[in-house]
Amino acid sequence: MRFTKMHGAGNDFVVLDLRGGQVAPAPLLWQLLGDRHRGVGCDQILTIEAPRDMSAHARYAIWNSDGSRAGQCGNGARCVAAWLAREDAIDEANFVLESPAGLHRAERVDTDQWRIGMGQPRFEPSQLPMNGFADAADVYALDIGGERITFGATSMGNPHALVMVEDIDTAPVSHIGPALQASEAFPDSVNVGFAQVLSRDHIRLRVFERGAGETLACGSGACAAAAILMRRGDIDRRAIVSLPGGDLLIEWPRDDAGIDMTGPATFVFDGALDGAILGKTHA
Ligand SMILES: N[C@@H](CCC[C@H](N)C(=O)O)C(=O)O
Repeated sequence: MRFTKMHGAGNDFVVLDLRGGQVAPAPLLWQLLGDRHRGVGCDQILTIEAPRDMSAHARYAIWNSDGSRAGQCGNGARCVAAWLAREDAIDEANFVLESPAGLHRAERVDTDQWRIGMGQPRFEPSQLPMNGFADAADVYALDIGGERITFGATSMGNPHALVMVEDIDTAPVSHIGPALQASEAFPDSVNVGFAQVLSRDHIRLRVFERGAGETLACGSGACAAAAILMRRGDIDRRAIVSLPGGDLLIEWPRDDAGIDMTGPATFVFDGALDGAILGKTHA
């Protein structure tokens, strides 16, 4: 089975083309591919599948390295766009991708830079889902292990919480990230972002991802963080989000518009899985 290793600002992926129907999706296979010692190693596996909506060129599904399924992946969307542009005869002027979260316009803005229409953020707590809060708010609070944690929250097709910090380098990512994920408030767990505002058009962000731990970048997390801060009026509607693995440009002209995310998509190598290993993943 052939695969492509890619990354988007350091968030790394194994891309698999399942359009031939030769490999059945199997959580054991995703775990093996994600394993950095026994497999290829990645944060997420992206499977390319036939579209259900015929206006899309292809559909992609997202699997975290722990085998869990996700509803969106911003960095992955750019890598899927670049992969399809390399493999297929794409009409780049009219290039639409389908994800579990819906349809996404994909546009190449430079050799390895892609802009993706990420859709509208959803702030209603039921959309994440997030229990215990009826209405959308700018700030929520939870008591976790005797500690009061305040955060913003939104869905980009997958759930995100955002904690504001003074200094991103000392943010309690590995402590508060898992604590919020384990809270009963998030029945489907949550991706937890930590943001430091540097100026009205520049923030720093680290994300403790659901199913993958802290990653070098999270595209949907960057959209979520920017949307939460833009909606509060804390930053401008066009802002750079600096993640440990690189920068993303996030643009959200108004509350009822979709978010555009621009950033890199990088090919690392192509490979093939050993047949014997593949057999073990269907045990
Ligand atoms: N790294 C991704 C998000 C991947 C899915 C996430 N861990 C989840 O479970 O929702 C991105 O770039 O958006």
